[in-house]
Amino acid sequence: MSRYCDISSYLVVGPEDTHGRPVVDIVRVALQAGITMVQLRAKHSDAKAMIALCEQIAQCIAQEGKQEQVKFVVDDRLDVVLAARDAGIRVDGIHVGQSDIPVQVCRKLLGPDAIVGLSAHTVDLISMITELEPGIIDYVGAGALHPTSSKADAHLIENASEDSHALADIAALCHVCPYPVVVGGGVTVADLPQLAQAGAQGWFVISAIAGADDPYRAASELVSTWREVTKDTSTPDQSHEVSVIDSTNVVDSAASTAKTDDKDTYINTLAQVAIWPVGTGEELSSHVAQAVAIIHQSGLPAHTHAMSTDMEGDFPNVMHTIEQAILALYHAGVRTQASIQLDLRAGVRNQIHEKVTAVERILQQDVR
Ligand SMILES: Cc1ncc(COP(=O)(O)OP(=O)(O)O)c(N)n1
Ligand SMILES: Cc1nc(C(=O)O)sc1CCOP(=O)(O)O
Ligand SMILES: [Mg+2]
Repeated sequence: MSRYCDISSYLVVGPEDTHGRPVVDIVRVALQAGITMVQLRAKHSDAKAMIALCEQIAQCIAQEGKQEQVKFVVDDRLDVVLAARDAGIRVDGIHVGQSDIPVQVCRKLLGPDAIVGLSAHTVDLISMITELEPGIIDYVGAGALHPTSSKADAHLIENASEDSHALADIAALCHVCPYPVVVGGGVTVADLPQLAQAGAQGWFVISAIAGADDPYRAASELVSTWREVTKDTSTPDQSHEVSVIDSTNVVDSAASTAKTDDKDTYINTLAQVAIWPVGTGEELSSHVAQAVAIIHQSGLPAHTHAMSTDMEGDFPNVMHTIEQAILALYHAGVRTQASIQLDLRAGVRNQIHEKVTAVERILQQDVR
């Protein structure tokens, strides 16, 4: 089982959020719509009821054939996670806040393969998180972006009284945070383009899906919008300046040569990257997959081969993505090694395809 979790489209749900509909029905349609992570957050349920809900949700994820892609965690309740696991129910981990059970205890009791998420809503808290020993947490949940009725004690992100300030704070938070950040709190489809630009790795919602009249449709719209806004948006660079890669430049080199507006700043970089763990045994693929997933989520064109992954884009975006991919493994608590080869070349694009095509053309001529 890989420790990697896809936090890009994250449903948080409990019995109090569904307007009387069974939690598992909401989870099922959300999975069918493409959500990538599920959290059971049942503030008013007792342990026994929560364990029963865990069983239904875990079964539903398996029935939908998503056990390998979609991680399932429980909010707050380490006792419930432990009891559910003891009963053979697949719960992948826990999400806790700053005043909940310490993340070190969660990691210790749940083991190295579990997912542990931690909440933070200010840059100060992120600085604290940066001090955490590597391998304790997997992601950071940040909020609230907007006022929300789903969490009585939600703190707005600093400066969140004005949307533009809140987004600047999220960008700062994502910038300093060594872990992927998922943002929630009153999030709707309208927020997704700015969240992607701010560098969030994903969104989490309760009411936008669990409270919707048509949860399948609501989840589909959120999932497809996020895919759309992250498809053409490069991974933000370290300063979080907005930097958009036009998808026509990626697939059509003839068209891209005509594009001159970014010619002074764009540095085409083709990278060959291999990232691997040391001292984890003979089978490396589940660890390697954690790093490769980050590269593929970046939105940059990338191809994975048996020994390495090729990728291409503007220099800062390529380097930022490589850094995040390496840190994904390092923060999972393993010694990490990497080999990186770079080709920075002015005046070209789409070398990831063009270099291969050029060789293939010559080979075909030789055959004739
Ligand atoms: C993904 C995600 N992010 C943040 C939270 C909030 O957790 P917490 O601060 O512990 O608050 P409660 O949810 O327990 O009220 C979350 N649950 N999930
Ligand atoms: C569970 C949770 N945590 C938050 C935080 O700010 O950490 S906001 C929140 C509630 C999110 O629900 P909705 O999408 O209905 O606003
Ligand atoms: Mg909590």
